[in-house]
Amino acid sequence: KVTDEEVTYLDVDIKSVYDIHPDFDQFSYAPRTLAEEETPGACMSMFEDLGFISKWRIKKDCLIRFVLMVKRGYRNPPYHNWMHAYSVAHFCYLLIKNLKLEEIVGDIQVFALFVSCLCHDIDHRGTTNSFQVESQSVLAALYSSEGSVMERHHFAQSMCILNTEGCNIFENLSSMHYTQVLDLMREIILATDLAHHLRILKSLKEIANNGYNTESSRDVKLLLCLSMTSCDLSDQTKNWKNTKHIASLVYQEFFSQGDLEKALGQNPLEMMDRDRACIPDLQISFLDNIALPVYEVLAKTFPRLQEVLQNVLENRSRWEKIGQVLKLRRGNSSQQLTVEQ
Ligand SMILES: COc1ccc(Cl)c(-c2nnc3c(C)nc4ccc(C(=O)NCC(C)C)cc4n23)c1
Ligand SMILES: [Mg+2]
Ligand SMILES: [Zn+2]
Repeated sequence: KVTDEEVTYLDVDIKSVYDIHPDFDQFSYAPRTLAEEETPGACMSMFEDLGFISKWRIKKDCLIRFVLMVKRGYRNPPYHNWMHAYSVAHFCYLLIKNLKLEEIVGDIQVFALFVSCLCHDIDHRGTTNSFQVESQSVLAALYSSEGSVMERHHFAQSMCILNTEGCNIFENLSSMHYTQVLDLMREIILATDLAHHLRILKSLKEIANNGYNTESSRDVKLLLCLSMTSCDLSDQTKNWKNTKHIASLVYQEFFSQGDLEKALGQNPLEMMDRDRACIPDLQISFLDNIALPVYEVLAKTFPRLQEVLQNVLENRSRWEKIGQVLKLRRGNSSQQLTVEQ
C-alpha cells in the first residue's frame, strides 16, 4: 500500500516543528491550518521532537511507512477522516510537550497515547456504534456482543498495520514494553467510545477533587482515558472559526446518517435529523455534558490548561448568542406568519 518512492520522498531530513509553524507547540495553534499534504511530515517532526525516534529506536523508513499506512487507513467522511486523527495527535503532542505528561503517567504510556491518537478512528465510516447494530453491519456481527463496535475495529485495524512488513514501529522495544504498549493502545482506543467516557466521568471528577495519585495504576489509567478524550475533542479548545467549521463537519456526518436511518424506515435521534436538530442547542448540551467536564477536570490537575478551558467557555457563549438570535428570528417570523394569515 505504501510504495518505496513514497518512502524515499519522505526520507529526507525531518523538519523542525518550528519550521512548520513558529507557534506549533502552543495551545493557541490550530493544527487544521496545515495543508493535508504536509501532515505526514509533521507527524515525523512530532515523533522526533518528542524524542520517541531515539528513545524507542524507531527506524525512520519504518516510521514513514507506518504514518503513511495509518493515513491511508482513514476513509473520507466529513469529520472522521485523517485530518481529525492528525489534529487529535497534535493536541496529544501539546499535552506531552507543555505538561510533561510522561512525568505523571510514564514514558511508555505517553508513547502509547500518541500512537493511539493517530490510529484511534482508523477506517471510520462516519456512522455511530448504534447504527452498526441497527444496520446489522459486518462490524456489528464481529463486535456488537462486547460493545464499542467501532473502537474495537479501529484497534484491530491498527494491529493489522503494525503486523504489516516494514511498518512495525514497536519492533525494537523489549518484549515487556512491546506487550505493554499494545495493551495500553487497546485500553486507550476502547476508551474513545463516548459511552465509556460517560461511565467514568464520576470517577474522573473525584480524582480532580481528591488530587491525583501517581502511585495508583487506576488513577494513571483514568488520566490516560481523560487525556485521550481531551485530544479527541480538542477542536473545541481552538478559536471560534475552527469550532464553527468542526460543527458543520460533525452535523454533515450526523445528518447523512439520519437520512440513511429514515431510508431504512427508522427514526433518527434528533441530533441526527436535519429536520429537527437545532445545532446551537445541541452544541451547548454537548459542551455542558461532555466537553466542558473533560477540560474542567484536566485543568484542576494541570492549571496550565486554564487557557484551554477558557477557549471552550468562549465557544460556548458564541453558541448561546447564535441560539438567542435564531430564537428571535424564528419568533419574529412566526409572528409575521400570524399577522399575514
Ligand atoms: C469522543 O468520541 C466522539 C465520537 C463521535 C463524535 Cl461525533 C465526537 C464529537 N467530536 N466533536 C463533536 C461535536 C462538536 N459535537 C458532538 C455532538 C454530539 C456527539 C455525540 O456523540 N453525542 C451522543 C453521545 C453523547 C451519546 C459528539 C460530538 N462530537 C466525539
Ligand atoms: Mg471514535
Ligand atoms: Zn475521534
